Amino acid sequence: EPTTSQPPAPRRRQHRELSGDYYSKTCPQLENLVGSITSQRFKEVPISAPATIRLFFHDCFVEGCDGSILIETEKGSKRLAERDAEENKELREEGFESIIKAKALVESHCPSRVSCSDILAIAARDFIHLAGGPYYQVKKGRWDGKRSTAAVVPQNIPRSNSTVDQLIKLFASKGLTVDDLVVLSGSHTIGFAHCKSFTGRLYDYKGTKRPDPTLDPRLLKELRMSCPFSGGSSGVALPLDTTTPFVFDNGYFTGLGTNLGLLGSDQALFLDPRTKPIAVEMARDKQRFLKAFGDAMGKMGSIGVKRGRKHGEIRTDCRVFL
Ligand code: HEM
Ligand SMILES: [Ca+2]
Ligand SMILES: [Ca+2]
Repeated sequence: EPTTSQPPAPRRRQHRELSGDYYSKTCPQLENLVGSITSQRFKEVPISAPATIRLFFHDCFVEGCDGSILIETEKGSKRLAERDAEENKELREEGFESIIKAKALVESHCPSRVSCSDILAIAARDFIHLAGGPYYQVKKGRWDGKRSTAAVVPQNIPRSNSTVDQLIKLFASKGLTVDDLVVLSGSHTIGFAHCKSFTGRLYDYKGTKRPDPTLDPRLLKELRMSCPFSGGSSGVALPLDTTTPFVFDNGYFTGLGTNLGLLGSDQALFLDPRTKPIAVEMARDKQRFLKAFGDAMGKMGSIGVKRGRKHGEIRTDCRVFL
């Protein structure tokens, strides 16, 4: 018994801290289980890679990395869940399916132990690595959130015509730096964008009735053929990194250097004095990019994490609250 009047400091676990060995007792084979699904999906449905990486980004930026993006709107309800927000309409089904499959396998071995948000974080890392990107340790211990509301999505997800100023502010509001913004945008080294995400640049840039002058003229011609001013197919999607759309390399950044950025927000990073030096460095040094990317994903993966029953839950079906 302490004899002083001071009570002993409570030995409470660090609350928001994630850890590498979080499931070492409750689900030691977790990463292998998820890994068996991601490697199979990468072989059979390779588009699952960009789909899942983007899914993780859209999860973390709205209510933190808590699996809120995975919730489905209740049948007949007017209160739309996040995934039904306009900003999330182009999130591919293949990403959601990958997480559902991984969760099913994990539940069969470690029932009600592992959060959907941790599975999403691990799967995103796996797909980055499978596509040629870095392998980094994923810290775990996220709990799934208890809210998913479409109405809060717009102010938290960047748009393809956001200015660098807006991007910097949004990322800063998530605790991410200008370096993180540029490095994480390097995710656009794989995957595709639908015409509507960039047609503004092709026909009527900022109300000028002319194309974006910072878009390479040859690429402009090709993009206009695939994405006509009107009457085009809404299903058409074109590579964000025209050089190597399936390989996780620094091709996105070298492309920006020759005006091959597909989205306005991408090319803008190469035009603003605050972001250009970082993009130039990433274009110059692929290894440096891959290392920086792994580190930045760790930061993004710890945005707004929840711990404990007050704010969180461990879902059994990632699509519905407990
Ligand atoms: C910096 C601000 C960002 C903006 C404005 C932005 C915007 C977009 C847009 C408009 C698309 C294409 C959607 C479509 O038309 O189908 C897209 C795709 C994608 N984004 Fe971003 N994004 C940003 C940052 C990020 C970050 C930080 C990540 C991941 C860490 C990411 C990962 C991806 C991936 C992988 C795709 C391809 C998806 C697919 O092919 O299914 N993006 N992004
Ligand atoms: Ca979330
Ligand atoms: Ca690439």
